[in-house]
Amino acid sequence: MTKLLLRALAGETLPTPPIWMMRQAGRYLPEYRATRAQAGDFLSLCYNSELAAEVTLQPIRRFGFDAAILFADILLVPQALGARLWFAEGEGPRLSTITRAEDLAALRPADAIHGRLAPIYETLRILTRELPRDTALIGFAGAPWTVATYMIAGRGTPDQGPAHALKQADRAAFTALIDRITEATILYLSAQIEAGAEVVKLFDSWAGSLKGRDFDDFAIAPARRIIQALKARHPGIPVIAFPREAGERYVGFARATGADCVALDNSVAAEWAARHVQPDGCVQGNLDPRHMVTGGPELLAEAQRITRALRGGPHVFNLGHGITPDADPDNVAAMIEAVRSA
Ligand SMILES: Cc1c2[nH]c(c1CCC(=O)O)Cc1[nH]c(c(CCC(=O)O)c1C)Cc1[nH]c(c(CCC(=O)O)c1C)Cc1[nH]c(c(C)c1CCC(=O)O)C2
Repeated sequence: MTKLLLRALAGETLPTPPIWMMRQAGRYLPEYRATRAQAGDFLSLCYNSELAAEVTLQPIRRFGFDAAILFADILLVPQALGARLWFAEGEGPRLSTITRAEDLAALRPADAIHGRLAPIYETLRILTRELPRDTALIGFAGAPWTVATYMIAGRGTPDQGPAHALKQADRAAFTALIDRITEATILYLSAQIEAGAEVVKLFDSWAGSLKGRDFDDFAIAPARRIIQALKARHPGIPVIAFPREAGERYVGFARATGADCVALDNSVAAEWAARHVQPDGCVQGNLDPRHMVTGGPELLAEAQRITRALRGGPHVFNLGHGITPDADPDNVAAMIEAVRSA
């Protein structure tokens, strides 16, 4: 196995960690903005396999990352299940809402998603041909809770209030929605692997708002179900789980779900993670994305501190969340240099 990312995910402790970045294909890159303009809008870009493959490759050409992540979005699954989806320019995603059992009944069955998602599988097939041979290809999906928060509210929400409210008011409908997304996610990720994804990542961006038993039931249980199903069908494919802002619940998350790697946001210290999370396996993270805007000696010091803190076990270097549109590409190059010389 020569790809560094696959070696780290298999549990190998490496002298230099593999590096990639959440949202590495994005608006901070002028070449991304040009291709997005050519596609027309963000969703058209996601469904244009040639152009989606092109923007996936852009950060690989520019920076030589160790991994490429499929260009798509976690909200394509709700759309494939029959929700209406659009992006309000400068505001973020909007969806038709799920607030009653009838809304749920109107969704398509999980196995009806592939027609709509076929262009995404084609993007992966193009990438398997075009990526440099040392670059690993990552597929992804949103975790059921995070996807449900958008489907219920019809948009991003600061506290996921509408999803918590439905969970309280109509547990049966809420659970049925989580189950439908879970089933669709298993089928979607399996198809991504069949199209060439060598690793898959589950983004649970709002896991941190689930407390106590809710965290067990709606962050851990669906992830475990998805990972078990994927391991049964594709035993060699590693899974990265990202229960963002899980805090203390990062401890034991890999063991509880079967994930090969846990991605850390930047609210936990790398030194703490080395002691409490890394003994269970690979960790990914966790530089604050704000350093990609501010740069300077602080960026270098932080990148090196994280690299050194996690050097005693398997580690994938990454940001704690996605790079922002106001980031400076020169800071990305400086980060990579700092990690590789730490
Ligand atoms: C919650 C979530 C979404 N999408 C995603 C998440 C989970 C990760 C996280 O917490 O950020 C995941 C995602 N979104 C995108 C990717 C592609 C791969 C990558 O480079 O990381 C991935 C892995 C592209 C994107 N997804 C989006 C963009 C920006 C769209 C544009 O070009 O205008 C990109 C590059 C849009 C998007 N998509 C979503 C939101 C809330 C937004 C609007 C916010 C924003 O504009 O940054 C939903």
